[in-house]
Amino acid sequence: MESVYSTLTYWLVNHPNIANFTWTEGETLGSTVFFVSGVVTAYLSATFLLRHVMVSLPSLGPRILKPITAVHSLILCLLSLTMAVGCTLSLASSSDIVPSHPTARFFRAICLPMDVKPSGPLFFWAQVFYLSKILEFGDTLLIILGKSFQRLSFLHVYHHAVVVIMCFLWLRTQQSMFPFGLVANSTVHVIMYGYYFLCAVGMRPKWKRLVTDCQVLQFLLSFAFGGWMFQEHVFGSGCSGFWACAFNGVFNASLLALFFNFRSKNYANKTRLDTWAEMVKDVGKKAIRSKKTD
Ligand SMILES: CC(C)(COP(=O)(O)OP(=O)(O)OC[C@H]1O[C@@H](n2cnc3c(N)ncnc32)[C@H](O)[C@@H]1OP(=O)(O)O)[C@@H](O)C(=O)NCCC(=O)NCCSC(=O)CC(=O)O
Repeated sequence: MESVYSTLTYWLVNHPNIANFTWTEGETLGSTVFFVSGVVTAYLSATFLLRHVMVSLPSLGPRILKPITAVHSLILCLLSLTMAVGCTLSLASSSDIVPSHPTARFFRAICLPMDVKPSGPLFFWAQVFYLSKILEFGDTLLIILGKSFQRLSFLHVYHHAVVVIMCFLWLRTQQSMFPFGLVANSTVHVIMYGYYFLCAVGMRPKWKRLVTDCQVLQFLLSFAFGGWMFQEHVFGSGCSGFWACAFNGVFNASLLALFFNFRSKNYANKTRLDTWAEMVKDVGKKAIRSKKTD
């Protein structure tokens, strides 16, 4: 166990490329306002144009689309896992935190000191997370190519566009709360892309609602910890990137409202008991079927 921990810590925290990483505006990949505005504009224009072009074209059949979707979702699932573990280990091994302070490492995930420099493992993972959000544009492309236009919702396009701006601000303003946001969102995305992967390989899981509940939970937790950060910023020693945190808070609030709407439309008449009953029924049916074939 000890050797797994030290191997992971070397490759995800102490490797020279990670430990010596520095985010420099204009030098690091994607680090300019021009880049982020260009990427978001290109995403929105391409989505709008392709959506209209595809109406008159045939959809790519499931034979082509499903394997591509499966590979795309699997890559994002594994990348999310790597980012969640990498960022957690980076927090756990921050050498500048006094080890005797029990909550100090957790506190670092919520409030970064005012003079923090955008360098080291935490900022390395923020940069990977930022670039991964551009990779997530593939979700939209797959939806459009498959002509599943009902899934091209406002929630989907709004989330994919604004999340890139949010991540850029994390880096540019050395925003407090980003380590928490990164670990929470990557963990949720392990489950979400795991769900999408299973759907793409034809094994539609029964726990779709759990995925949505985890997404809602991450936003609720961000408000709870945001309150803590706010009081530390106002009454304590201050937290870096406070105004970007406010932007992040408004974005999270809008997503929370959209997710409550999604929840009420998708799971309206189903109680948790109904979902469990369906799962048990399904397992029963499978058992009977396999007995018959024996
Ligand atoms: C359970 C959810 C994750 C997804 O709900 P949906 O109603 O979209 O899910 P669904 O049951 O229709 O999904 C199954 C279908 O998605 C296809 N699919 C597979 N991989 C995919 C991918 N990477 N991107 C988009 N679609 C994909 C499958 O092949 C399958 O198609 P077929 O049906 O043909 O077999 C939900 O909680 C949710 O997030 N809904 C909002 C929609 C959305 O775009 N979410 C992601 C961005 S928001 C986000 O990510 C917030 C966050 O940060 O947490």
